[in-house]
Amino acid sequence: MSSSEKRDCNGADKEEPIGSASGSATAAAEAVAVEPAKEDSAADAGKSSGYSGGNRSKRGNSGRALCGIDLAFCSDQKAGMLEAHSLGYAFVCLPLFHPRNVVRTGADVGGHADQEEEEGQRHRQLDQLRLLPATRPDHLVIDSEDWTRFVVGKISAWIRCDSSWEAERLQSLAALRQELSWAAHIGLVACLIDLPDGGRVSNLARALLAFHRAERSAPLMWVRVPMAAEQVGDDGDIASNDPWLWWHRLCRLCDLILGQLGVALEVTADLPGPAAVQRWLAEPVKALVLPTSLFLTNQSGYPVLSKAHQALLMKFFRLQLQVIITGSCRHEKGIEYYQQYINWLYSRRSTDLYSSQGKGYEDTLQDPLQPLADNLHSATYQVFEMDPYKYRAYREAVRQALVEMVPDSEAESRLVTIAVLGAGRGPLVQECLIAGRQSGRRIRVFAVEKNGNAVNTLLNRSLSEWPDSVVVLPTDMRQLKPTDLQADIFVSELLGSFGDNELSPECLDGAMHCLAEGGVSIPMSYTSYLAPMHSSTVYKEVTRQRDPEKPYYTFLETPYVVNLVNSELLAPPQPVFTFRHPAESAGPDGRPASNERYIELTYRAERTGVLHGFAGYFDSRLYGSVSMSILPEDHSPDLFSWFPLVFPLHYPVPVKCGDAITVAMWRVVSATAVWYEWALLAPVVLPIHNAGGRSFTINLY
Ligand SMILES: C[S@@+](CC[C@H](N)C(=O)[O-])C[C@H]1O[C@@H](n2cnc3c(N)ncnc32)[C@H](O)[C@@H]1O
Repeated sequence: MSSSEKRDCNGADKEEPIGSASGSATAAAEAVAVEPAKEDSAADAGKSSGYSGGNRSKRGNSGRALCGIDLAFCSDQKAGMLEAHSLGYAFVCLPLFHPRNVVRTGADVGGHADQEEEEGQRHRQLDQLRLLPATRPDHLVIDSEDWTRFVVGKISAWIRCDSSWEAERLQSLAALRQELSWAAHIGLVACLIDLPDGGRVSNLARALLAFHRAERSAPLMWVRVPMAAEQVGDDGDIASNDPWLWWHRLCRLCDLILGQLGVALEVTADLPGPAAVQRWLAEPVKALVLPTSLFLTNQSGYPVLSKAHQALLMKFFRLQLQVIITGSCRHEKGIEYYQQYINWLYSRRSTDLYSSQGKGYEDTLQDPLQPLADNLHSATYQVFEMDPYKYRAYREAVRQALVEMVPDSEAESRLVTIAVLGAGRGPLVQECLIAGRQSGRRIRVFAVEKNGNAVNTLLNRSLSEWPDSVVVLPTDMRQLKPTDLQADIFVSELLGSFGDNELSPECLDGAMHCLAEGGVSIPMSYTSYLAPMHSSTVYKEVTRQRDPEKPYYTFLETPYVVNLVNSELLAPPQPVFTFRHPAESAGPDGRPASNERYIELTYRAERTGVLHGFAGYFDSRLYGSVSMSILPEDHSPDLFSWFPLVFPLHYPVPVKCGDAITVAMWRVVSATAVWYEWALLAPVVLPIHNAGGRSFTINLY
């Protein structure tokens, strides 16, 4: 059963990108792609590259673009904003408060003065400042709509909420409150704030929590973090000089307002190793900050990035983020060419069918459908009928089964009975008929379906398209009598993102008495897989599912279908439960003794990160050489019907590279429902999730 059609998203209220006039984040991201001036490759940035500049993205081009600019020194902010916009920048980053409000720090005041004297000086300075307006006069001429749509506010860089100097700490906290309050007052959507080096963030975290508690329309905080500090190794080891760790600490302390925090990741000249980059790809990176000093100059004099930086940007373009150009213009062609280059790069990112079908659903949570208990809608059928791989695979599987089952010599004399179990609106029926023709075998098809509305479509099609070759049986396959049919081949697609989670085993077992001796099932088998997953974004989305009407744990132990983008696996997936049809240890009625399962899996973390849950996948052997897989390393090309199924954890668990991660998983079956229970056993023990099916069950009726 497909999952990409499960469009009743829980996380539908996604943030709009700054600078997008309207429409979804995805639409805005699409809108930034502008045609390159020339089609050559920009791969070799130092030589004459394909990118030659000159393709300015128009202002008013849907008002949506990817790139903003940090206006650090700007005497007239309104004029600066208008000019940036006319040069194609979608938004600007402006300081919120006047530079004269900068409080001199201990180091500025003079390393030799004693502490008391320095504090006295700073107090006197601050007393004087209190008499002046805190904000700039040019703020008065920017109207509310422009603030909201085009401006990211910059919190003063001098603020050090966790300074060890008490006076500086107190003044910083007061100033931060004042600046945030001003940002909310003028209606900013987001503010940029520097994350202090070294990860001393407890007072900053507390101030942010207090502000968000008091302010109903608090802006989002884009926390500016360097991608790497010196000495961060490729193994991603947690060390005090690791900016990711500083960010992670802030997240833990601010757990209650996680949805308000995003990363503005400053790209450094020296890039960290792949593991450290991958770890950032699992964080909610809202913006990449690109200093102009990173740009090289191509032969035509235009700014370009090195190959390594281009490759990095391509990875991050998968996330719905924006780019901020910062620093003075270093290319005489003009500041607009940084933006044009970024847009040009963006237009060259590769997209496949899976990502284009999943657009708009990246990292949003969807409730898994229950096609056994619920009747699917026509639109739902329509979406999964568009999957090119799935139906081709089924057709080939049926063809191979027919050829193996009936020797050429019996092709004319033998009639093969195929039962399509859960026929929906009939696409698998159609594929069976084509497979029959392709194989040169004679077939008749029974289409079994319990959804009365889908049955209508089947009946119509059997009259108009399939006269004489298809019999429609409008019933639950578990209600079939042995006299209704004896099939040589069962064909079904009752699979969920975790293989058996749409109760294919229970449905097929219930119909086994209608499979003739020696008959085969397509699929023959399916296996679920689990992998430990780091995704701050998915965790943030899970916390947003909290429902005051339900127990506090419900949303934390419900599996969600997720198009995983902003995430990384901490170790490769391992097989969980396998089901075969017919079952190996079946009784005389064709049913196995039990469909309950239990397994304990141990992984070795291949990188340092945070464990937020487990990503579930499946693969299936349809018949012979034909299979389907949604495993990341083995994904069937263009198979877009299923997104992974995420099993969250009650708490995020920090994991170090090399740690053992052990999870226990149960599949439990009662008279009325099936459910999963899971528990983390290492590196820490967490409670059994969904014990007794208290939060989530898959209903048998
Ligand atoms: C994922 S859909 C697949 C539909 C169709 N075979 C296709 O590939 O487009 C699963 C179908 O099985 C039907 N179904 C699920 N459980 C069933 C049962 N126990 N008996 C009959 N039909 C069932 C559902 O109503 C749904 O139409």
